[in-house]
Amino acid sequence: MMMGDTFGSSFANLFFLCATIQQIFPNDLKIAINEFLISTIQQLSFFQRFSDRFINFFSPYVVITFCEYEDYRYNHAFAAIETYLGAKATDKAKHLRASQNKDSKGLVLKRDETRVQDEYEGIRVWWETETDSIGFITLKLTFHRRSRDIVTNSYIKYVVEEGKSIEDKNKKMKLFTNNPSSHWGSSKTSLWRYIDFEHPANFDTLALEPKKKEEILNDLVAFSNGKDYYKKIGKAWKRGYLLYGPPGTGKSTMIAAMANLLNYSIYDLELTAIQNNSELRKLLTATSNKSIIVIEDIDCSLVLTGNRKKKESYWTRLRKDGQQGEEEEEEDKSFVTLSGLLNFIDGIWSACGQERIIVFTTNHLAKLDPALIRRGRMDMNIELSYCTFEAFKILAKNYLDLDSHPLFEKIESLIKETKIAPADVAEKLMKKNREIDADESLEDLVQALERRKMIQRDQVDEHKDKKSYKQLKAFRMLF
Ligand SMILES: Nc1ncnc2c1ncn2[C@@H]1O[C@H](COP(=O)(O)OP(=O)(O)OP(=O)(O)O)[C@@H](O)[C@H]1O
Repeated sequence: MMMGDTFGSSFANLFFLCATIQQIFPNDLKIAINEFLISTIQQLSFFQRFSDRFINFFSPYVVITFCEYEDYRYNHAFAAIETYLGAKATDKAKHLRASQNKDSKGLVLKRDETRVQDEYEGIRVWWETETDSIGFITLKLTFHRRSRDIVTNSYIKYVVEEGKSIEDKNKKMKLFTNNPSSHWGSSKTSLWRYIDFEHPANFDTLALEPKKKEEILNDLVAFSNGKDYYKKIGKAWKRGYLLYGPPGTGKSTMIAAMANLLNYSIYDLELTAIQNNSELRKLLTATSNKSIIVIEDIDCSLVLTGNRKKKESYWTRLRKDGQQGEEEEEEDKSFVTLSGLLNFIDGIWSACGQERIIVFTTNHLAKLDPALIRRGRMDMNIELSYCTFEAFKILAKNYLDLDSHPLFEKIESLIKETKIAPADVAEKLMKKNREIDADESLEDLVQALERRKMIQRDQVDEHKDKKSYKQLKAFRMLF
């Protein structure tokens, strides 16, 4: 957004005075005086307001702002500039943040200050970072109007390109989690916080029937290569997967494998940390391209089962009719509803972004609102079920490096008759360490399967007994 010569920032005061100082003092002294003036003037808010108006008129400085979001769309120039300022301008910044990544030997230095000065082809510019009351960030670029051509024609382009190339070089997947909306107002708290995503899961180690695995893999790859296709058919470039199955069957592991396959970041959306649909919308539009948005255990995530108006009772409708409008608005805003979520999946918000995958997980498919699992809404419903022999063989290969073993036959027949999650099988095989050998791990698994088989048989018998007792009781009541 170009603001031209209208210039409302506190920087205006500084630059006006600086213009004179530039001519007189040597470099280091000039910078020190500049910084002193910035902090002094910013503290004098009355003076600042007054002088801003006055100097707006005469100021020789121009400000360009780059907002994190423009019309609810993520501004990709913003990300590139932030990267440039964070990494490239560290040689000019005085406050730096140091960290070390797991795989890197050296320290990573990042700028840790809200103002930074930069130079380009002999001109000097200033960047300032501002965070508004709801956590959105704006970057302000200030420069003398005589540098206008260089800044607008080549400096900004240079910064964005540099930023993008740094991003490409450092591209690391990230795992985002949303900050509670009650914290969004405080300074420096943005909507999402993140850590680097480092998870070893991949489709090779995922214990799943090969045919199903291949189908999912092909679907993901086709999606990620589908830019032109989605454009041609006029649909938003997004795909929805519903992963369902009992605990420990690999739903989270599959999401990690998807992220690793496509090199996408993960946004773990915690619905209990937000209050209403409008906050949900802000969060979703703040996600970046090439990302997987995950809502785990959607059945327990909030008021997601049908708060839609057509399902309201007669008495609720009657009460609302008597309180025209207001209450209806109030209710929509008061919590995250299924319709709020569906709006995003189907509607205009989804078209704001590109290349996004949405994954819902649940342990209880039957508890979900049919509207959510209807075909066309989720592109693929994937069942992750108890361990099959095929899946076991993948785990045995991963954990024990075994392709075959005399106990495999026994395990095959036990697995067919028993319900055991891959997580429980993995746990038995993991026991192997340098001292315990593979035979012992497999024996352990056989015993666990036999115990389960007995327990599950007893449960079936008990269920049958209850059923026949009920039938007998009903029969007696008839006669
Ligand atoms: N299909 C699988 N393939 C490989 N490993 C698996 C599989 N399922 C489970 N595991 C192992 O079990 C652990 C737990 O699995 P995971 O968290 O993915 O299950 P989940 O279905 O997401 O469980 P929940 O429903 O409780 O969240 C994983 O860390 C992984 O080691």
